[in-house]
Amino acid sequence: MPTTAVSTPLPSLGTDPFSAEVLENPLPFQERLREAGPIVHLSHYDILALARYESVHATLTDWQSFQSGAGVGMSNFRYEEPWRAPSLLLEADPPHHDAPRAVLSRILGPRALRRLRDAWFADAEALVDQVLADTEFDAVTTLAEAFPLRVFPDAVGLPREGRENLLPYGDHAFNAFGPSNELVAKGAPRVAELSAWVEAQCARERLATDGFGARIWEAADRGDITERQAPLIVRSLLTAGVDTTVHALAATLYAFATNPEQWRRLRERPELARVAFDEAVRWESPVQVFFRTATDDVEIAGTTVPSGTKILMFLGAANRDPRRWDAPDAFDLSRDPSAHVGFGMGLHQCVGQHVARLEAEALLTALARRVQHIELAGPTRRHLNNTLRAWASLPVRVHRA
Ligand code: HEM
Ligand SMILES: CCOc1cccc(C(=O)O)c1
Repeated sequence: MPTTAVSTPLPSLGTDPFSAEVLENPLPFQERLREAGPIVHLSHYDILALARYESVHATLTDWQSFQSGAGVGMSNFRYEEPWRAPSLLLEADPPHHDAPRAVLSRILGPRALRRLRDAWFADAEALVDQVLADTEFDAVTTLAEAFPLRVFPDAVGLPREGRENLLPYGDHAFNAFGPSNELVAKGAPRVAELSAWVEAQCARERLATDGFGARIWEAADRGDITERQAPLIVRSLLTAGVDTTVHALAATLYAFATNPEQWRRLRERPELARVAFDEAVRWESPVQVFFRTATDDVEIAGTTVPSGTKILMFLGAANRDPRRWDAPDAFDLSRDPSAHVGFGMGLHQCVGQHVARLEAEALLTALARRVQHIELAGPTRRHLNNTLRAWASLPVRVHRA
């Protein structure tokens, strides 16, 4: 395991970025990290960290120098066994990455999603009408969790039973990208059972014939991917496709509940729903971090980094870098958030981003039509995760239009 001996002495911070204190409120640490330099040594784990937009963007878009094939978590697959078979997309580099990515890009692309639009908009209206029977409710459980869990498993083609396993499985998968800390230990007792359920859902006979899962198996029939790859690619949808959108929707609702003037803008111009979602993904960055591994001895910001070094990219810190964003801490629908790295950037940029945007557009459009005002109605509670920025509870009060 290479220590991160680098050519020139780097600024170093001793903070544990995966401590409960930092996970509860990462902003002060991220500010210190950006100010310390373009690349910083984190002595707690002996890894290198990038928090400025320029460094994160450069690393995300240079897949040759900064590989995903050794894992995109702290665990280095060059020396350690992965806890599960590596993802054929997230934890793969070209050429192995190419075919699985091409298959999912087509299945999850904007054109393929058009056939889901009307059904998701109708379902969002039905859910919102049901929730608005009350004027006070928890926006996490009733909306941010409920809506993705109503539409996404059906879109994949999952059977009805067992869907309650999706959130805890994804939560563990995202914890597992971090160090083996208390959050990972907390999830460990259920990993075998949850993994067995998820893997069983990836079998062709489990999947409805008209969902994303069936499309993946049809790609194997055509020889675009192999029969062995198909279930692992279905697993990617189940791992990455639920917790991410749940916490991104929660972040969006929190942003509007604490910025009433932005809610007024959305009500005046409901077509801003998609921009609002991307601005919320920039502002809160539900996926906060990912790692890369130096493919060979590589250079970052004038520093030579030895092959095999783990590099931690703080996507959330980059999305609030004042070197890149005016008033970065403001949730502001008038800005163009499209260059944010909340979905990553480059070769591995989120292949499910269009699915997430369609879910958000459906839910926000339904709410904007019916809710004149939304505000917090009590103490909020965070859900801590090594990778995800998440809310456990968002009590809100609404005034119907
Ligand atoms: C707001 C919701 C979401 C966020 C914030 C998010 C974030 C991300 C990020 C940051 C990456 C890049 C990882 C890297 O560079 O190593 C990524 C990749 C990926 N995402 Fe998403 N994601 C979201 C929703 C989804 C959904 C709904 C799906 C599936 C339907 C999905 C499937 C994937 C997959 C399979 C990859 C790996 C792509 C590749 O390596 O080529 N994500 N996502
Ligand atoms: C949201 C980042 O994307 C992910 C996360 C976890 C697993 C996978 C996968 O491909 O299995 C993808």
